[in-house]
Amino acid sequence: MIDKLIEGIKQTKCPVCVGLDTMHTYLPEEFEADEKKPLRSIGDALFDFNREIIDSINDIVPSVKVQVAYYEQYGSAGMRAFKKTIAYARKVGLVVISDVKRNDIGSTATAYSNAYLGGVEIGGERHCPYESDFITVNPYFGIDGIQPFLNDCKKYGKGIFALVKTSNPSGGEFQDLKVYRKRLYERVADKVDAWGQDLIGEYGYSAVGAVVGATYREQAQFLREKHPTTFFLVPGYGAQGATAADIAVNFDANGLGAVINSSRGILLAYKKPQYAGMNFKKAARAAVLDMKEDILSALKANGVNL
Ligand SMILES: O=C(O)c1cc(=O)[nH]c(=O)n1[C@@H]1O[C@H](COP(=O)(O)O)[C@@H](O)[C@H]1O
Repeated sequence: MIDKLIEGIKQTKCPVCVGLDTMHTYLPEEFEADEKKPLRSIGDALFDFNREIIDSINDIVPSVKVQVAYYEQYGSAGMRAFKKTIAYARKVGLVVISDVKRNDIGSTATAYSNAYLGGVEIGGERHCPYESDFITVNPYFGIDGIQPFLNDCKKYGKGIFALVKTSNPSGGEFQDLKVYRKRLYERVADKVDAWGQDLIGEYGYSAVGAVVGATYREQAQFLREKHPTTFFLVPGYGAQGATAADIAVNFDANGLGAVINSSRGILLAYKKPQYAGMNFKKAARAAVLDMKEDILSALKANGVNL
């Protein structure tokens, strides 16, 4: 799956992942909730909105990231919208990253992996209710909590992104602690690199990637140089304040090695003055194209062409 993501990036020249972190408060007026069945109608609206966003961007980006928390908050109606969204995005050919940040002891991690990557076998048939191409995982349990995901990556050609250096302001509270002369996030990055060594694809990148927040430029640059086979999922551009210059350090000399996520910056583009007069679909597309230009110019400034 890492090869499909890289091929999509090469083909679109757009290393962008559209974050479908859809909230009812983000929806334009035409998606009004039905007072008699509010959660149910919101669930339907989330999917309808996502489908229209997907239709407006699927020819210009390789991937979407769908953060499950936004759907969980609406209970089963939200999870239905989540399931339909990831199925629809995969159907139209996008690489789907389900942002679920899962992990636990090995037996429980296996159940999580079944839900998103591997599936359960019932009556000789495989059922994977939230089948995704990649998921995000938390590496905090160590290898026995990661192994079930690695097994499914191998068996089903899937991928994972493990949290290494997160984008949030207090991410360093634990991640920057020194552990035998290295920062904890550096030690985690070393492990993620090692876990992925037998899952390296055609382009030299592993299906075991790392989440590296765009808001910590120096650390990202260090990680990019140190881990040439680890592909980065980079959140933090736009709404969290990271610029294209901040994210440019996550790429290799060929303009590969990273996919940049933006969620609110794209979903809410229709509310921004620079896209005034556009409906939410046109504004989302325009925001993606602007983001692409921004990234490609920053890469060019570093002498890199995708
Ligand atoms: O794993 C993630 O995707 C993630 C890790 C991280 O360190 N920071 C981070 O913002 N994210 C996710 O990336 C998305 C960022 O959304 P925006 O700030 O709206 O672009 C959200 O879905 C976050 O949950």
